Amino acid sequence: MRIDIITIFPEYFAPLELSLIGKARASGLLDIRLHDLRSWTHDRHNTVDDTPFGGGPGMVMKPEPWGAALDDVAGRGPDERPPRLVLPTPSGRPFTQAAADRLAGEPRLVFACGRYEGIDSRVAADAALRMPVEELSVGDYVLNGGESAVLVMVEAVTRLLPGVLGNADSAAQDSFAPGAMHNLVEGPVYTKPRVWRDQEVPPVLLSGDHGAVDRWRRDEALRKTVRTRPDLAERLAAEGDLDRRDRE
Ligand SMILES: Nc1ccc2ncsc2c1
Repeated sequence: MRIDIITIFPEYFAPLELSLIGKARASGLLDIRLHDLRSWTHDRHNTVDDTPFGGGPGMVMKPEPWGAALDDVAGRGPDERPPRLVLPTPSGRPFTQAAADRLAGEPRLVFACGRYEGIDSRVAADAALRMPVEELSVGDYVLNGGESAVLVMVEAVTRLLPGVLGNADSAAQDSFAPGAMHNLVEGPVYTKPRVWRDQEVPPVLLSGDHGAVDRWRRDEALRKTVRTRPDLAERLAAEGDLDRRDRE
């Protein structure tokens, strides 16, 4: 997979050189390219924003630099598929595990990091003439820009690519993972020592009975989900995956 990220803060993405994503990039499994939006400005101050038409607070990102950047970055050969453009924005559809799974199947993604009050809306409309465009939100809270959201989305997507996680099975056991963990959050986890500050590891985990361990883990995941995510518990109940016993 190739990922292009356009931003006025390329240094924000230094964490993508670390750990499993860094290793995947070094091995050639993953091609992540950073682009400074100001490279597509031509005035002395490398201006990327201006006041909003209609008045109001803050500044809006100008369309010209974005249009030129996307022409270059998202450009493609005549027989190449266009990349999918992802616009991180609080007004977008929720970014969920299902969205991560779907984006992980794309050969190319381009992320456009907005700042200030956002990017001039004509940029997305113009890009949609040449490529699929989707607006995604990582949650209902205030951020200063899209960079943190893109870090979240890139990690959630790229960890699903074959070969990126050391143990392919672990993704399947993650909270929200499709299949057994759909609409479930993970329960408690333990490692050595068996007793720590008078707290013992649940004996079933030491039993060697894998069936009992699997049942215990699912029960604990259900209990945690009911306790911390009643919204997911409702979905589980609606799907018939949650009986009354689990709600206690
Ligand atoms: N403030 C805010 C909230 C969510 C979100 N998702 C992508 S950019 C963004 C910005």
